[in-house]
Amino acid sequence: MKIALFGYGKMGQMIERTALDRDHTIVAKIDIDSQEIDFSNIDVAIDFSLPEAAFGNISKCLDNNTPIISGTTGWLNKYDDAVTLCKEKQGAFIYASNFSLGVNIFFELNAHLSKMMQGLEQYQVAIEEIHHTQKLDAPSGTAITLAEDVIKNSHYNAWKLNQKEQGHIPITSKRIGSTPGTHTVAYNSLVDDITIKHTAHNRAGFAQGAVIAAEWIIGKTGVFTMRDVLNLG
Ligand SMILES: NC(=O)C1=CN([C@@H]2O[C@H](COP(=O)(O)OP(=O)(O)OC[C@H]3O[C@@H](n4cnc5c(N)ncnc54)[C@H](O)[C@@H]3O)[C@@H](O)[C@H]2O)C=CC1
Ligand SMILES: O=C(O)C1=N[C@H](C(=O)O)C[C@H](O)C1
Repeated sequence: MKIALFGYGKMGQMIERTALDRDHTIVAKIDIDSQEIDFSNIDVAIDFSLPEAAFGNISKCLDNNTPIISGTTGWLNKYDDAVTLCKEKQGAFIYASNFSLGVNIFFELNAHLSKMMQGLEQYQVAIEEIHHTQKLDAPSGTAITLAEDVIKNSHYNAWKLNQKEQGHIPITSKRIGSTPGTHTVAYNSLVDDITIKHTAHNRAGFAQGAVIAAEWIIGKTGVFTMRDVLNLG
């Protein structure tokens, strides 16, 4: 598979290593200062860039009939526009706040747990995410996905960053050293706590999931999620 990387930072470089290990070829590394892109030589594009760059990169790929996988977080105010464009162009697009297999299983656990906790109002839910100090966005995309899945199954109707407010799920964001990504969902009551937690040890799981998604999307048309890729139901 001929892959173009949009963003050649920490994730772009990790994805390059993963893709080469799986016998793919990197035909373009597009970063902030890149110029012309030859889309005729690209099978699939993978975007891990910046919040302000992601939508432009995704649009360029869809305009040029190139399937696009995006893991960039912090740009979701434009997600619906990306979906509309993908449908208009009959393209192929996947966004995931987290591509790792472990976190996608954790998402399923979180949704299941939130259904079990429905109506048990003696428990207060709280989400915490910890990442490296270079991370630009807060809360993490993963924490937002976790919160949105709890909201679907509970009396909470929104989330709030680093603040407590009635009816809102508090998300605490911490930036510590080089932490790759740790997410905790806790239900706390006066008598006990129930906690589920995912800890990434490095970035390899994110990169592996993104390359698997790129392999999966070839030949498909539509807007997909990692649930489709991993056949989670
Ligand atoms: N969905 C997932 O599984 C994961 C998502 N991420 C997200 O991926 C994004 C990138 O993360 P990192 O690689 O750690 O960041 P990074 O800062 O190391 O790399 C971002 C790269 O994008 C480049 N860039 C800036 N403008 C660009 C443009 N217009 N087009 C292409 N590239 C451009 C920067 O120069 C930089 O090299 C972040 O939003 C992060 O939250 C990170 C890890 C996993
Ligand atoms: O910026 C990161 O590093 C990560 N970002 C993603 C997010 O915002 O959830 C995924 C992962 O936790 C690492």
